Amino acid sequence: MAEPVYRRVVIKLSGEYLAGAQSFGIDQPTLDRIAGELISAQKLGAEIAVVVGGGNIVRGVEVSSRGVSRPTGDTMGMLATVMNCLALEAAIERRGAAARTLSAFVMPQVCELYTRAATHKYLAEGRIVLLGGGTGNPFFTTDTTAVLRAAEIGAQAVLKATNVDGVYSADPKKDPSAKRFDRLTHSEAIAGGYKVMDTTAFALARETSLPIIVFSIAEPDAMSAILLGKGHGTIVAG
Ligand SMILES: Nc1ncnc2c1ncn2[C@@H]1O[C@H](COP(=O)(O)OP(=O)(O)OP(=O)(O)O)[C@@H](O)[C@H]1O
Ligand SMILES: O=c1ccn([C@@H]2O[C@H](COP(=O)(O)O)[C@@H](O)[C@H]2O)c(=O)[nH]1
Repeated sequence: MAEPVYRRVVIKLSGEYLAGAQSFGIDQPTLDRIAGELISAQKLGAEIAVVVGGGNIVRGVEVSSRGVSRPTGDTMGMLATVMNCLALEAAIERRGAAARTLSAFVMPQVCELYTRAATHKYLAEGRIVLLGGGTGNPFFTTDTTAVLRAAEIGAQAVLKATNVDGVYSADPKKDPSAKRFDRLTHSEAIAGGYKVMDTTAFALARETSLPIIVFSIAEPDAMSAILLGKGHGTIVAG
């Protein structure tokens, strides 16, 4: 059987994508498909931790423009990511695989607190580990969380599963003439100001020498393809 290129990865899953054709919430068929693809990717022999975004429920900046303070809005956003993790955990377990949600916040009635030790333990047990609550701090994003957690747990890459098939010279949803990059350095991604990920995430990845692969989750079995080194995505690496 083909071997995965990366033994341990953090997958950053777009929250917005989980809404499917809706503008809010979780589209069950989309969630179920992603659960199945995560299980298939894990079966290739990779250890998989997932950081789930919250854009399908709450983004701090949007809430704070309506009168809530930014730190409170961001906390709401981080809690939204925990909800997404719980939904994904249930979808994975319904398919007979094992998953475990860990949160950056203490919430013992809901799930265990994120620690590196707990993450190592559950990955070694063959579970898909879902990392909720972002970094636990306002003013950050789940993209930065994905890079941070990847560096903490010794993952070899961050796979950003999103609704575009790579990094472009401009937002391809707004500019149809935008050009797609096959490969960029972290410094080029920062200098270009490409908004597919925030600068903090790219900068931390550069600092920790972590490759980031941006790919479309809409392509069937894209995660497995990327893990096997065959996928269609933009590689951001030093
Ligand atoms: N230069 C660019 N190249 C590619 N995509 C870009 C670029 N600039 C902006 N984008 C946009 O970045 C978005 C990334 O989407 P994604 O949902 O992953 O973002 P997010 O805000 O990190 O996720 P979440 O929904 O979890 O909050 C895409 O929708 C894409 O249209
Ligand atoms: O470390 C973090 C991570 C996230 N947030 C807040 O959560 C929402 C949802 O995350 P996305 O990355 O946009 O999917 C985000 O808008 C922030 O408000 C945070 O504060 N800290």
